[in-house]
Amino acid sequence: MSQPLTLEEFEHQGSARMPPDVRDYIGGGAGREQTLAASRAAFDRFALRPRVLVDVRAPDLSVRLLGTSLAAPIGVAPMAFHRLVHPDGEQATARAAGAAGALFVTSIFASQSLEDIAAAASGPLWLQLYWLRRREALADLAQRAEAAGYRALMLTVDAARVARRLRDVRNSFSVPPHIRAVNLDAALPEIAAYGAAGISAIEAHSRDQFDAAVTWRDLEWLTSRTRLPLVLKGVLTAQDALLAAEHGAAAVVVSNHGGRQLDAAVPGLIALPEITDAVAHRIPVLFDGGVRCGADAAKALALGARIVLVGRPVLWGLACAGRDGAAAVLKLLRDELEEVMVLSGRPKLADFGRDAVVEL
Ligand SMILES: Cc1cc2nc3c(=O)[nH]c(=O)nc-3n(C[C@H](O)[C@H](O)[C@H](O)COP(=O)(O)O)c2cc1C
Ligand SMILES: CCCCCCC(=O)C(=O)O
Repeated sequence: MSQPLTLEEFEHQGSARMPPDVRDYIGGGAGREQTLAASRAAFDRFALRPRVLVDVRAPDLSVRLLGTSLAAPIGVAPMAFHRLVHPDGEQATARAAGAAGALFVTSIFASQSLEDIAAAASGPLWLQLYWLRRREALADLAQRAEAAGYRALMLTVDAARVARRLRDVRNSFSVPPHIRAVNLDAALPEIAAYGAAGISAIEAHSRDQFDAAVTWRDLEWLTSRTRLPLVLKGVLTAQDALLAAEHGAAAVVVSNHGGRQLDAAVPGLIALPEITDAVAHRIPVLFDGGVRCGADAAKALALGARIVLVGRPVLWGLACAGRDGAAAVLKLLRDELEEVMVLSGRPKLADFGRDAVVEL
């Protein structure tokens, strides 16, 4: 097979290596997948505005985020169970992120221990959490993350439970018993225990184990149990971004969970300007959802994102060639963004303000 030259080519090659139910779990979205499609289409609503006759010999992609330096404004979004697509799992992906100078966010549903991932990683790590009914498990994970050198916690707030994802329902999707959420082994039943014909085991597990009663008031409980900054992922309105800042969040991630949670939710790129207008002067705003090339990343940066996170493409790369495949995906995205900077006469990330895009 030829070396993929676009993230879409990584999708074709990586997906072809997956069992059909895993391909559907990764590629799919919630409900009618309207948000999944609309979030990609939103990038086509904006075009870049290039400047000319600018010295672009030394484009600078480096950025600081919550006290950490990144070589590029790119991170790997938290995703459960990397071992579904490659036996080297999260360790391989974390190595790939380190090689690219990108942030790596470990999912609470990682298939390797957060300590083993940290031992393999060469770049900055954050740990993502869902609010479980057994909340003491969160305090325990926060302590372990601190001890292992993680630099922030990312609480995902768009998932009171996992959405009804029709592909997973049709496939009776479950996680194979040899792939486990090892960081939760002591706290929760295995996901495979919820497997049954005609249901998604991860949806069933989340209905049982996620805490649907959590509100803004509970955040204090979590922040009181850790010294790590708390980032909220899954914010789609200025109102909630303001509440996040008022409740001490160190950053927010504008995200609709890759179209996997509330179907018909607003595309992140459309929500981004109102949120950056409301809070970017107080806390950094991160973005994810549908970033598939350097120009997509540039559009999100222009609309106020400090960095972009990328999800599925990293798993496609991991499926293609383990660590090297995931690293190739991140390098491609970084190199495409650098080319956008050079050819649009904007050699610094600070050059990507609102004037760098026009809405069509
Ligand atoms: C297979 C898969 C697993 C995911 N698992 C998690 C998770 O454990 N926690 C979380 O906050 N988001 C999770 N997400 C959502 C991603 O963090 C991210 O919001 C989304 O994938 C971004 O969209 P993109 O895939 O188009 O880049 C998952 C996404 C995928 C595709
Ligand atoms: C009960 C397991 C839940 C894993 C959810 C991972 C996720 O967020 C996703 O989008 O899939």
